[in-house]
Amino acid sequence: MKFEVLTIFPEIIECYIKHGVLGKALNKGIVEVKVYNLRDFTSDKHKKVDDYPYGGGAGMVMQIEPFYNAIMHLKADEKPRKLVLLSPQGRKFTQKLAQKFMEESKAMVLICGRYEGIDERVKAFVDEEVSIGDYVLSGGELAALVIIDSVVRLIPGALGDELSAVEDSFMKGFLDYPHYTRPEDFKGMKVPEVLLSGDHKKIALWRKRQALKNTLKNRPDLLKNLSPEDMRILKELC
Ligand SMILES: Oc1ccccc1-c1ccno1
Repeated sequence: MKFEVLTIFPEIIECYIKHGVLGKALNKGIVEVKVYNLRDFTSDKHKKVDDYPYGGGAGMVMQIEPFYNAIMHLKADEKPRKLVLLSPQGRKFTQKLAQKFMEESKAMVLICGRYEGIDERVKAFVDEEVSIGDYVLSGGELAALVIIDSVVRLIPGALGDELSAVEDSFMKGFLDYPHYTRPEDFKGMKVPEVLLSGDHKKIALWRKRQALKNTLKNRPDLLKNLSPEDMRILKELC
């Protein structure tokens, strides 16, 4: 899978992708990330990317020309790609959308705006407008990294332990269970006995109960389409 990122701060993207799961996936050749500086697609000596808003108002607006020039440059190879604009006004990014992007797109262009927004006419050249949540960021770069990270984790072979991709919360429709590792007793805070029992059936049931308990407490909105067994466990918790 290939990601092409349009930004005025390439270093934000380049620094993050060297580490962790993304770094391993890049080294394995499972994913490719190319970052383009929008300033390289300007036509003035000052590499200007923003201007004052028509109609007045505070702040600056990013101009359409650098985005248009960059998008036309990418499209010159005539290869299919999904163009995604990161924006607070976009549709909400979820694990399901990450799965859809991974399954449907061989290449994605992630378009990062900054300042008070970008010229509305840029949207005529994109396929989707996506938000990672109900808050305002300084720019789209963090949102682009969230999308890259969550999509890459779903690519078969990207992770060392395939199971952790499947078990990641939200894929099953509820939050994750608690995790513990050594030491067994930290200042009197002990690991739950069941996890030391070696009884895998009991451990699986304990983890399911804990996951449902966490979900009921923090994200009851996720508790839809439960299996009859999960519903039975949930009813015991209520
Ligand atoms: O707040 C933003 C500013 C620029 C580009 C994207 C965002 C955003 C906020 C939430 N998801 O994306």
